[in-house]
Amino acid sequence: MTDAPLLLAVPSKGRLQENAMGFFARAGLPLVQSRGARDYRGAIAGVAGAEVAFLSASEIASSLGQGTVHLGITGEDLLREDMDDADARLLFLEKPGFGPANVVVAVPAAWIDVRDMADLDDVATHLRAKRGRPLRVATKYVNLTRGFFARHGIVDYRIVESAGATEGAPAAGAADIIVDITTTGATLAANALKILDDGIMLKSEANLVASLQADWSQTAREAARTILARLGAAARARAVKEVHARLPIDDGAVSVEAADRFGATAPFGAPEGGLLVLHVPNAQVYALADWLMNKGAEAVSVAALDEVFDARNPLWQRLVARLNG
Ligand SMILES: Nc1ncnc2c1ncn2[C@@H]1O[C@H](COP(=O)(O)OP(=O)(O)OP(=O)(O)O)[C@@H](O)[C@H]1O
Ligand SMILES: O=P(O)(O)OC[C@H]1O[C@H](OP(=O)(O)OP(=O)(O)O)[C@H](O)[C@@H]1O
Ligand SMILES: [Mg+2]
Repeated sequence: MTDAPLLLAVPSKGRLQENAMGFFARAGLPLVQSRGARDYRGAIAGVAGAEVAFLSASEIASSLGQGTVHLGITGEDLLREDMDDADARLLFLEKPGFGPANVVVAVPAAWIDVRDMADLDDVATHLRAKRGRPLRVATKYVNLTRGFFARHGIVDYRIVESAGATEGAPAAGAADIIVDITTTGATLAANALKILDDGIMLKSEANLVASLQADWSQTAREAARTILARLGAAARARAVKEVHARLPIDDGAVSVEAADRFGATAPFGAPEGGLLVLHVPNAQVYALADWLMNKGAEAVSVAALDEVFDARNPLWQRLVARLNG
């Protein structure tokens, strides 16, 4: 089937959903759920050869790992938990900038002498010696926990699989400690738990990911090229401002120096008649403006951009390189 459409997986619920829909819409890729919010298939308005699958964040992770979808947005925590070879199976394309959360090891705040993983190892040894049982860890991040504990030399523990409300497990007597995701820390605090000093297992956020396992038909590739061009254009537009200035002399060296000092690019080439157009990272705008005025510019205009298309389509180039490599 060389004409199978591209499948884009987008969170159907939960905290990532709204942000993900907005992320595509702002890049000129409005997702449409034709039969209302309960329809789990959709389309991208104006993009042929693509379908949208609305799935839970954890289903998106497993679908990307297995290659039943081509592109998707989900949390890195879920991807790393679902497969131990994520970097071989997937291509991480972009971080859209939402869904930050850490996967952490947290213990009862009352354990005042337990500050780090080495102390936790002592607790495990103590429990075995004095109570004849292993340390019990409540989590849904079973694989991440196994890897992290092994790297810290903790071997005598038992995982209590938890599907939800993990933070309540120690108080309920179901476990001694937990591994879970946290953003504000409010849930941990409410359950009298504290994060170990070296207990941050993973700093996660939402990621746009391509599956290298999927069947990349010609139709799917064409759709991906279009989607990634628009996402790349929107991402570039968010990262830079466009700066116009007229300098007293036509001096190609100015763009070179602006690149060195401020990371600016001259997307339309060398200045003509002294008119310089630069794209500069947001954080460097004021420094660049001052510098241009010192070089003799009488006015410097700065504009936000909606889209900056790059004929090289860098996101697509990265994907093609992996698909063909
Ligand atoms: N404070 C947070 N707590 C949990 N997850 C968060 C938080 N902030 C961001 N996330 C991200 O959102 C992902 C999905 O969590 P969310 O709560 O949106 O979905 P869910 O509906 O609970 O999904 P599931 O039913 O599969 O657990 C997390 O795996 C993580 O990547
Ligand atoms: O550090 P905080 O900002 O307090 O956020 C962390 C909490 O949020 C998530 O639960 P969620 O509300 O998604 O419920 P769930 O367990 O049903 O997914 C997560 O599982 C934590 O319990
Ligand atoms: Mg949740």
